[in-house]
Amino acid sequence: MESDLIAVRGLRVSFGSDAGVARVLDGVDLTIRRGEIMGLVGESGCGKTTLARSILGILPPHATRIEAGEIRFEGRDLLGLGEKTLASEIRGRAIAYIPQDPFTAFNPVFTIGTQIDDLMRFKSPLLRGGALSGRDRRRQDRARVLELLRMVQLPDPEGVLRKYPHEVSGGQRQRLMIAMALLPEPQLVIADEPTTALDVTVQAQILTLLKRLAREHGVAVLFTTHDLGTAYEICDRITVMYAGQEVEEAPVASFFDAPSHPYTRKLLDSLPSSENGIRGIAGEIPRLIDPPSGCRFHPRCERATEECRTTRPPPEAVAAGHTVRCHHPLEGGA
Ligand SMILES: Nc1ncnc2c1ncn2[C@@H]1O[C@H](COP(=O)(O)OP(=O)(O)OP(=O)(O)O)[C@@H](O)[C@H]1O
Repeated sequence: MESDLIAVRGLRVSFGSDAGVARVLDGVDLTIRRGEIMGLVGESGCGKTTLARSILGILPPHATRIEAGEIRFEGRDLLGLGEKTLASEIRGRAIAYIPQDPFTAFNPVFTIGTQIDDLMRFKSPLLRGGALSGRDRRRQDRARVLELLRMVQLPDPEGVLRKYPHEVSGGQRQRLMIAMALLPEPQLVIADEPTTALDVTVQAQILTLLKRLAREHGVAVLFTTHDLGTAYEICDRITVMYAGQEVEEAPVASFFDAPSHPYTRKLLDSLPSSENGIRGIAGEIPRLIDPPSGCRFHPRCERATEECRTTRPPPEAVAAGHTVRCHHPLEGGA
């Protein structure tokens, strides 16, 4: 579709280990439109980070196999691009990354200013025109850096540039990461659980900021989280993954009001509430070395039939922009 920025289709990724081969992504589809915030939710180990890393082209090379599929970004299949093109044109430029723990993303022995200068030396949008001298480019970039540090509400931006990463707080480091992600003017930012390392009040501030800046800059965001409350706050649409397969994709309102997949329903029911307390989902997350056939959720699903055991359901549209992979979808969320 015209407005699709990225379309992942049929992606299969496996990791080899002494215990066997784990198919960690098993035919995953994901579509992100220009300028939208897409939440990727699911329990720990369902493959969110692996999908994010596949898009960025930073899967661990050892023992990883991309077995099938494509990742179309603005029409180009990223899986067909060489490392040189990915490094110079895509990663950190057209697609930026905000990691879970911003501390490990900084080099402790250089000031923040030096590290931002390095980033701009390679990824500045001004390099694309190529007409500016090095000095003019640096001067204009410095002005843009200070403007973005102000936008992410860092006090004393000039002072921050002189500091070392350990001299600023965790929340400030994550604000810096947001600024650094936006500086190259990307079309897509991948934010992988960007606030898990922060306390709750700072988390809320950072997420509000990320949403506002993404909107202002017209940037799409792939936001991975296991926290549905957070997804509700900031996402336009949500894709749910279960054990390496996507099972449902919906605009945020239909996701919460009328989930179609029994797993989504159970995820929503497992949110703590004063009536229900904390309810888990019965059964166990499958081992990916030896996953269930057909729909991987079938062993935990009361609606499962023989068809679910043998055949993975194709994506079915249940409403505008809302698709589900289930042979026996819920109607009206129940
Ligand atoms: N380098 C690796 N080698 C082998 N297995 C891996 C590797 N990285 C991840 N896995 C396995 O792949 C599966 C998916 O992991 P992934 O980190 O993508 O899940 P996730 O949904 O992001 O989880 P979390 O929310 O805990 O970060 C897990 O079973 C994990 O153990």
